[in-house]
Amino acid sequence: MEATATLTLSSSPAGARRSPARPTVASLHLRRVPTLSFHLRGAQSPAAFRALSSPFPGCRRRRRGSGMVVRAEMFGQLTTGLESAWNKLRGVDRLTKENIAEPMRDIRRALLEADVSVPVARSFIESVTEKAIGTDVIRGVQPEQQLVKVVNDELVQLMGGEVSDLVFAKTGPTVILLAGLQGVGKTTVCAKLAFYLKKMGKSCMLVAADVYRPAAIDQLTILGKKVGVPVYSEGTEAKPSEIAKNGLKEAKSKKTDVVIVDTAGRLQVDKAMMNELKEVKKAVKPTEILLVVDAMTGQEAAALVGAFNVEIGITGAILTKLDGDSRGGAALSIKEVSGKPIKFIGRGERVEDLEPFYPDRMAQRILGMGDVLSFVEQAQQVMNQEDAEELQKKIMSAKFNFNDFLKQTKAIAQMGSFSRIIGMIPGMNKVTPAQIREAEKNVKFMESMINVMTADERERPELLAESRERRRRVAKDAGKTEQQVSQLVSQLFQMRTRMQKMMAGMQGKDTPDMENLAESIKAEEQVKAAVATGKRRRKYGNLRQRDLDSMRGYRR
Ligand SMILES: Nc1nc2c(ncn2[C@@H]2O[C@H](COP(=O)(O)OP(=O)(O)OP(=O)(O)O)[C@@H](O)[C@H]2O)c(=O)[nH]1
Repeated sequence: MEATATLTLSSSPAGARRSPARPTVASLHLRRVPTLSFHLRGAQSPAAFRALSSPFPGCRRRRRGSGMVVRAEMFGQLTTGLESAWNKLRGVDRLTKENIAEPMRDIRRALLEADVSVPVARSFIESVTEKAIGTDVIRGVQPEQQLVKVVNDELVQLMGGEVSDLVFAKTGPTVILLAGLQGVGKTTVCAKLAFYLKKMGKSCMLVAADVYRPAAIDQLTILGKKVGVPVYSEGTEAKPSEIAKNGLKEAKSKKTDVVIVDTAGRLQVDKAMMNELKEVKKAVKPTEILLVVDAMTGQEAAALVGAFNVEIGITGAILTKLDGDSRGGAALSIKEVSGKPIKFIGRGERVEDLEPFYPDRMAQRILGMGDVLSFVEQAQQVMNQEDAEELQKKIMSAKFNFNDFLKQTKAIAQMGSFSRIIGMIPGMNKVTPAQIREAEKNVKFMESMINVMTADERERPELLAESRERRRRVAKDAGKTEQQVSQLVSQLFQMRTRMQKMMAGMQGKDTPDMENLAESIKAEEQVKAAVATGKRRRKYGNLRQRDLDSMRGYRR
């Protein structure tokens, strides 16, 4: 989503400084949309440009005409910092300890500027360095793209790897207790969660256990009405643990699925707040205790999650205010520092602005490089060197079997949706889109037959080539005809022959020469003819006897 707005500011540096000092319009919009670009007029001089930029630290700024375009993206500053690391690797042919040292310094700086704590940044850099140096070269992938992939994977790990779903009680209502400091967005999160759960088909009740701020009860009541869920409250006189207990009783009687308890915040962590939370916890035995933290507070938020966990024992965190110019430190550090996952993120003030926290999506947002990542992943699957070497060995020793066959066919089919990769991998541009479309269509068909083969048959295709009984059984189990199974077996041997021929032809060469493919196919036609006429030994002495025999066997 993108919104634009125009701010007209005075062109004098003094005036310019005055205006952004009240970044009202900008901040308002920054909170509402994840990506925003707007045009600031009056940025002619470098001083005015700097002054106008200052309230938007995480934004990309570009001069346009007499003004400046500000583009705000989530974690914009971090993204820009990382970009400078990739740029330093342009032109290198592989990642080494020496050439990644400077990019690593840039990444470290970007993390620290994003308010990631020093120990977290240090261990992140160590782990990225180790993995980047150990990464095999993938043909067609630039080293900087490979580094993006390594950084992405490590970011995902740093943020907890997997998405951490809400846990629901097996019987009775699920109780979610929300805790957090003042103003972090607890009350808003109550409504957002109820809205989210209602969409999942769960019935909800909100419990107003924040008795210190009278307006909190009214706020919750209004929000409850807005999302259409009942709010249980007993005013400001009762004890929070009693309110929570009675609220739960009512929810049980109404067979409500989820009870969300709003508690009071404090300016800072204090004993009274912790004791109160412990009492509420004891009274309602929550399924989830979620600490709401403000993303703007960076590594402090992470430390807070750790402290609450030690004191109360929480199940996760909800990170609010990730819209706008949050620097990213909290999102990156919470899991690492506290051991507890982020379960949801808040990206605005509306009840719709809550979403589950996906570490992989967040990493992609930080890197702003979805395309590069998919490309490297696809290329890795297709061109993984270890796999290729393993495959080469198998082909040369005529052990290429149905498992390899399926892997290869799948890899080619997967590449179909990334046809632009084809042109980028040396040698692969000779494979036409039509061939790939065909492979995509065939892969499912073949898979159904390979899936019903025994492990032995998959490993040793000769068994099927030699036995009509086995081919009939596979056909029956897969719901295919015997002829279709025979065709599949034939295809495997064709592929084996073709690949062997290709490998033999390129011994001593670095890259596979796909031009040989057409020639090999032609040769293979000749093999068939040779099998039929019994001339095989004379003409095709370089092929393995066993293959030719089994091809003949299968024809019987
Ligand atoms: N931009 C933005 N604002 C938010 C978000 N979540 C909450 N807010 C705003 O933050 C302010 C404080 O939110 P509350 O829900 O009242 O915070 P609280 O933690 O309940 O506060 P106390 O009851 O005082 O402890 C409100 O103006 C909310 O609209 C968010 O994800 N993004």
